[in-house]
Order: sequence, then C-alpha cells, then structure tokens
Amino acid sequence: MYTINAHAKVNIFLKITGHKEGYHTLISRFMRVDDLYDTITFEPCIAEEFSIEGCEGVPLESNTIYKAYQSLKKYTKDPKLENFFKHHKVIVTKRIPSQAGLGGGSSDAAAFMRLCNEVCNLGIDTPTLSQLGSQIGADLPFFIQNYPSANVSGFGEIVEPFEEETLHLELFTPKIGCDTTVVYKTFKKHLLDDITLCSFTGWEKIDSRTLLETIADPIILNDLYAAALIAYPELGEVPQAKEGWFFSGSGSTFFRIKN
Ligand SMILES: C[C@](O)(CO)[C@H](O)COP(=O)(O)OP(=O)(O)OC[C@H]1O[C@@H](n2ccc(N)nc2=O)[C@H](O)[C@@H]1O
Ligand SMILES: Nc1ncnc2c1ncn2[C@@H]1O[C@H](COP(=O)(O)OP(=O)(O)OP(=O)(O)O)[C@@H](O)[C@H]1O
Repeated sequence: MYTINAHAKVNIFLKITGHKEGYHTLISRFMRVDDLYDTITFEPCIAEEFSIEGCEGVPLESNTIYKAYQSLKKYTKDPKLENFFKHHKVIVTKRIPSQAGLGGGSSDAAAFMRLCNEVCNLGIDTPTLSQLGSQIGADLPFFIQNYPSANVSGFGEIVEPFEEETLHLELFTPKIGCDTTVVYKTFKKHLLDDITLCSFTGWEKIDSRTLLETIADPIILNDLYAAALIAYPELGEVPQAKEGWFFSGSGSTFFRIKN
C-alpha cells in the first residue's frame, strides 16, 4: 500500500497581469496549507481497469486524477504504469472542499503524478512532470514542485520558491461553490480593463505575513475577489466578508492568520 498527502493552498495575493490565448496571466504567492489535505492511496486489488474510489459525484473522465493518469500513460509509454493499476486501485480521502479556491482537484492530480513517478520508477524529472501537469490545470506545477511557499506567474507554470515562515491559517469555506471559469469570465468582462500593473510592484519580495498585515485589504490583495463578489453576490453576506479575513484564489474560502 502506498500513500501521499495532497495539501490545499491559499493565495496570499493574486494579481492579474494580462490575458492571452483565452487564459489570464497572473502573479501570485501560493502557500501550502499544512493541516488540510486529501490522502491518496494505492491499495492492492485485482482490477479490471483503472479505478478511483472516494470522489463520488465526479465522473471518472472528468476527475483530475484520471486525466493525470492518461497524461502519464501517453508520455511514458512504460507498461509498468498500466500493469501497476491492474493490481491497485486509487482511494481518495477527500477533506479539501471543492469549488473553494483551495486547489483540491489540482493537488490530488499533482500528488497522484508524484506518487506514480516514485512507485512505478518512471524516472520523470520535476520540470517535465510540471509541464505535463500544467495541461491538466493551472495550479498543478505549484503542487508538483511542492514548495511550502512560492511566487507563481505566467498561467501558473512559473514557480519560484519563496523562503519564509509557514503561517498557521484559519480557513472558512462558506456553502457557496465558486466556479473558477465563471469567476475568470466575470473578471474579464468587468475588471480586466482596469488593471494597473505598477500597483503591486515588488510584492513578490515581501513575506506573506507582512503583506497580509500591511496591505490588509482583501480586495486589493486578490483581484479575483471583486469578480467573485459580482458573480456570487451572496459571498458578500457571509460574516467573514469583512476586515481581517482574506480571500483565496477564485473562492469561496476566506482565511486569516491564526493567533
Ligand atoms: C485561481 C487559481 O486557482 C489560482 O490559484 C488558478 O488560476 C485556477 O486554476 P484551476 O482551477 O486549476 O483552473 P483551470 O482548471 O486551469 O482553468 C479553469 C478555467 O479558468 C480560466 N482560467 C484559468 C487559469 C488562468 N490563469 N486563466 C483563466 O482564464 C479558464 O477559463 C479555464 O478554462
Ligand atoms: N480529484 C478531484 N477532486 C475534487 N473535484 C474534482 C476532482 N477532479 C475533478 N473535480 C471537479 O472539479 C471541480 C472543482 O473542484 P476543486 O476541488 O478542484 O476545487 P476548486 O476550488 O475549483 O479549485 P481551485 O482552487 O483551482 O479553484 C469539482 O466541482 C469537481 O467536479
């Protein structure tokens, strides 16, 4: 039996820098959340075909783990991978809420790729694994490189580790699912024309605690927050939508530093 933890992330800040080929470019500080993770296990069994347990409600073909499996299979052409999943099933213990801005599906896929690479001795280097991952989701390169904190840019494929203290974070995810595609579309329609690139110059060099304490305004820190509030106005009604709380990714999770 083989197991790996797939951690959640939060975006300490997230600034959109432009729009190219249907995607937004951004610069963001990603921080891994140490005490919130899904667990992915490869459990021995006789399997007819590749199977995933624990992601009820997500069709196999749209599961990020299945997409990661297909991508690895296509890239390696190594029969070890397919043979392995004739004798093992994938079990996912979900703890990260979905449509929450915490990167759950992306983290699962990244952890799956890392564990396959190790267990099946595929010998794929990290840059190649990140490149394969970026085709499945924008957040995969961060999770594949697995730094506690990093500056992420481009469409998500440029990941630079950032040395700093790990913050202990309190998270609150309201019962409002935010669809990433809808939030980005709303941003493009209402807010893209207003971006001012000079307003966050140098943020990537400032540690996360200082950023949260000095910038302090969740709307300024995360460009997608204003878009999520337009797309999902009920977000503005939750008690955490006030000073002292910050907003992660495309939402709907709010976070703050634990005392
Ligand atoms: C909000 C973030 O989580 C930041 O941490 C990511 O930028 C989103 O990452 P994700 O959920 O993995 O998103 P993806 O599955 O790659 O993309 C979903 C959809 O969001 C939009 N999208 C996503 C990423 C990006 N840089 N620009 C976009 O415009 C696209 O319409 C895309 O079809
Ligand atoms: N392994 C998976 N775990 C959870 N959801 C998955 C998975 N694979 C595909 N999905 C689908 O992706 C959708 C988004 O879920 P996910 O857990 O990635 O949350 P997210 O909050 O949108 O992530 P992000 O931080 O990137 O915005 C779900 O509604 C689900 O249909």
